[in-house]
Amino acid sequence: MIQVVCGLIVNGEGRLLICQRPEGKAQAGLWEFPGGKIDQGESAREALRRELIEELGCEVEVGEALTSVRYAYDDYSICLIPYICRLLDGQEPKAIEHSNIEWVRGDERLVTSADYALAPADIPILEEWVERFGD
Ligand SMILES: Nc1nc2c([nH]c(=O)n2[C@@H]2O[C@H](COP(=O)(O)OP(=O)(O)OP(=O)(O)O)[C@@H](O)[C@H]2O)c(=O)[nH]1
Repeated sequence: MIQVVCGLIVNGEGRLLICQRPEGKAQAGLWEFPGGKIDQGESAREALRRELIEELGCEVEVGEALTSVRYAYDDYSICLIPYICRLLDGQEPKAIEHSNIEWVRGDERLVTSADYALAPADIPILEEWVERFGD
């Protein structure tokens, strides 16, 4: 079971950042919450701060954890651990490792959106977000 962290980064207007996985990676073309695998000896929160600097070039404050999701892809399984994050002042995410990044409304329409097909493991996380914070 691969441990993966992801960040639900919220901007001042309450929008969520979603990122499109690039060609050549697993689940290419699907949208996800930015993050990645936890390295040995790292805490989940440390891993998330590191991944967000690598992928988006920005610093965040890592806040509350949402419910982790276990998901079995064809050839491996992940445990995806989500955290709500806030950008530190002056930080602007850049698509360093993704093919696109977008600020979107975190609502029920996003769950089934044809424009932003989400990685399947992310759907329960978005559902929890919508239930608790959705507008
Ligand atoms: N980062 C991230 N990965 C996710 C999400 N949902 C999801 O199923 N995954 C899966 O988790 C796995 C690990 O993610 P990753 O490829 O971003 O990890 P990484 O940056 O450490 O990758 P690397 O091994 O290429 O360095 C992938 O199979 C990816 O498809 C998500 O919301 N965020």
